[in-house]
Amino acid sequence: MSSRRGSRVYNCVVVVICIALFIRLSVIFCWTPYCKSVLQSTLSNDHSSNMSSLRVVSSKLAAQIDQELMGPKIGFTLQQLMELAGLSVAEAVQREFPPAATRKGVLIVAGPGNNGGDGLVCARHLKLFGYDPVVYYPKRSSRTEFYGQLVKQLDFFNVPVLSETENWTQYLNPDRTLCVVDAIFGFSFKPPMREPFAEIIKRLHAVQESVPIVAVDIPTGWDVDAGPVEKPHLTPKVFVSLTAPKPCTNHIDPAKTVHYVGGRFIPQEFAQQHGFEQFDYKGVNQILKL
Ligand SMILES: NC(=O)C1=CN([C@@H]2O[C@H](COP(=O)(O)OP(=O)(O)OC[C@H]3O[C@@H](n4cnc5c(N)ncnc54)[C@H](O)[C@@H]3O)[C@@H](O)[C@H]2O)[C@@H](O)CC1
Ligand SMILES: [K+]
Repeated sequence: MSSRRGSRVYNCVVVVICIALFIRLSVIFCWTPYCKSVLQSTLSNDHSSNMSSLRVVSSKLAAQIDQELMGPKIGFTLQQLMELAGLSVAEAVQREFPPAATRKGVLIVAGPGNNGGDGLVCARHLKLFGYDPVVYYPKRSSRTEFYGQLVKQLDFFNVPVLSETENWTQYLNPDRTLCVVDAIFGFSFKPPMREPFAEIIKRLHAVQESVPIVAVDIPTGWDVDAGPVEKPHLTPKVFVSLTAPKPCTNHIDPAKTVHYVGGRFIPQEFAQQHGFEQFDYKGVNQILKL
């Protein structure tokens, strides 16, 4: 009797040991690689993430790149980067909407920050490319004297710069305007949209099928990481990512939007060090279609 009980206890112990062994082995062979891959993807998401063969940089890495480019070691100035950014957007406009004898209007809507600065530069280059640009610049920042200087340069080139109360909506007319350059907000936009920009976005949204939008770096109202977060949201016909595409570009519908990268101010080695794509710009081009 007692020997039967003993063997039952023995069997139970063996079964428990087998189960424990099975659990341990499955942890080693299944869960460890899974955990490792989750950890790796979390770490890489912090720096860059894969979008098929195209790599996008996180907002955190984009900010770090900015700091390095304009830091003491590399020594770019904001003005230099803005000039190249604006030039690349003008080139994208020229590529997608070449000026015609009867129609060469472009409306540039500029915001108060550096995205707006890119728009002011873009307007000057468009004028040199043979367009009739008009800038709507409702909120002018006095943060740096530089924005004022960009406006003076536009005066010098006879490019109208409209203030908040002027009639800008007359330019939302497909008979005279080839496209609208959205240089309102870039990667520093924080929802919710404040006035007068909420109303401006509503107006642009209403006409975006007939007057196509060219977005500078980030379409206004999109979150740099999460994409279109505001309603209504702009769907640009042309999207020009500056330096490198940010995660919001994962929300681009290729059937509706042509995507370019521009802002050609990074040597290949720098891109490699930071683990993002070394864009293969051709010849003197400032933009590359992705
Ligand atoms: N190295 C780079 O990547 C470069 C970036 N540049 C441009 O700089 C942009 C970023 O510039 P900034 O950091 O000045 O920021 P933004 O130009 O994106 O926006 C900043 C302004 O938006 C306002 N704002 C933010 N959220 C708002 C809301 N909900 N309603 C109303 N106003 C709001 C802020 O008060 C501030 O005046 C980029 O997207 C890019 O276009 C280029 O100029 C130069 C090179
Ligand atoms: K924008």
